[in-house]
Amino acid sequence: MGDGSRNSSGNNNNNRRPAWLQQYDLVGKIGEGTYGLVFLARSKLQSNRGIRIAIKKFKQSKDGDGVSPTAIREIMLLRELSHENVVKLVNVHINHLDMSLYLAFDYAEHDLYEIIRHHREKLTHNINQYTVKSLLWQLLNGLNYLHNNWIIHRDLKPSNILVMGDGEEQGVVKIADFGLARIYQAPLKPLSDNGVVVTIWYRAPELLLGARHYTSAVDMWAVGCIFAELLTLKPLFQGVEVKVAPNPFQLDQLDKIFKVLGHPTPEKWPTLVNLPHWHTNKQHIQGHKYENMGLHNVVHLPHKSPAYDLLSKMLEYDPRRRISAAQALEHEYFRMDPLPGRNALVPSQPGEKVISYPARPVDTSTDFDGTNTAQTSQVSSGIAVSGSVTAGAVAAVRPLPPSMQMVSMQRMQNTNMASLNFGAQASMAGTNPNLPLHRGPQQAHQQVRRKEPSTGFQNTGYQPPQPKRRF
Ligand SMILES: Nc1ncnc2c1ncn2[C@@H]1O[C@H](COP(=O)(O)OP(=O)(O)OP(=O)(O)O)[C@@H](O)[C@H]1O
Repeated sequence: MGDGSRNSSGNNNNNRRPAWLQQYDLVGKIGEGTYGLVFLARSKLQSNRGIRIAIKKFKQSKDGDGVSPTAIREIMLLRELSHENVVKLVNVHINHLDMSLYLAFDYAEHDLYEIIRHHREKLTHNINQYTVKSLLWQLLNGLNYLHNNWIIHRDLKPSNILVMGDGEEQGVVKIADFGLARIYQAPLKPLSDNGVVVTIWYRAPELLLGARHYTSAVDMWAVGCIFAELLTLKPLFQGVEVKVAPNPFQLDQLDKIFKVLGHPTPEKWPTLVNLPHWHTNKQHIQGHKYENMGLHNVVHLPHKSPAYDLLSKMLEYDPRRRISAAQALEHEYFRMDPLPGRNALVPSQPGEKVISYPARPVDTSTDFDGTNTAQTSQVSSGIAVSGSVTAGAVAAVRPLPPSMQMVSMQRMQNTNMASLNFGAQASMAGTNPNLPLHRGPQQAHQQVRRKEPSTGFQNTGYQPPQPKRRF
């Protein structure tokens, strides 16, 4: 199926594909989120031949109400955005028959979820300071751009922070999934039965306490959680979600936060008393008084270090006092050695080994319509190697839950596919003039995989409860 030309019965599938989809060669599925599937494809267009594209397909909700006009308007606004640290939305396609939606983005080989996991499970040593700082700086830079454009991400988490692989943009951070929260509310319904769990670990306390009006400060809370995770390789607040939808109130998550940061008080956070769950869940929330165990003890940073100062300002309870992305970019932490750079993945010091992060696993056995193909290819570094393997071979890379056989979108027809196609614009945004340093040459050999010797990293016994299907 590497060329996307075969379906499960061995028939030619391309003819059934909508016209716009035929401008891509499907490589395979790379992920599944709350709202749909993500595929890797290559452009067949003369101008962009071979360029890799991530196509996010939003599955039809069970109620069958598809994409609303408001959602479409929101998406059209997203197409206007252009920033080096924000993933480029290159195409939008809507199937008017069932109002299902396809968004095509520039492809990024890595994401923070995988980078952190690689350090925790394979390398067993921390991410070097230069890389942490460069990733954080670029994340803030992209976020500052989004916030300046009145876009609140609302679902920032490591898997949404992409990092470019080999090429001119190697090591550049790209924020993905931005603005989708508003589209989802507009509405696109989460697929309640696909077994994918929405993570609450990065959710700001005001959202957990039921705030109806939230600000860009919710993203800064998430950045604080991600910063801590980059430092320790462990999620900072790992609450267990209670699945009663919709349920912003998550007691266990609040409990995890309060244990580290201490109990919030109206003195520290005056508008706390206005939040719905502060009162409705008084017994749980106000009944137990938590001591402040000290964030610095959890992230192992000296109390007076600039890194700790910045982190604690991101994890300020009161959203109005929480540091903004623009302020964070000016923080002393980014002015001291090692300075952040554009390529976050190059070695921080002369003689230091280049870390070869694994390429994204691709499930080449799933076709665009969600059907499972008999013939599969195993992909390495995004390049399809044809061969006949079983689905089990794919599962060996990452476990495949039983429900991976996708719902097919049989109703999609060529004639009914209206494509909001404004031309493939796979070109990258310009370089970022603000970034202090551009380190190191491109390292063509970086894809060589190797296991680095242990450097004394203490495995904390963290059991990744990750709910996500990654392909
Ligand atoms: N442009 C892209 N290039 C490469 N991989 C991508 C791209 N966009 C998303 N992905 C990857 O696809 C996978 C699924 O992404 P998706 O956004 O659907 O789900 P999620 O972020 O894991 O969860 P949710 O949708 O529930 O927030 C993730 O591993 C993500 O890193």
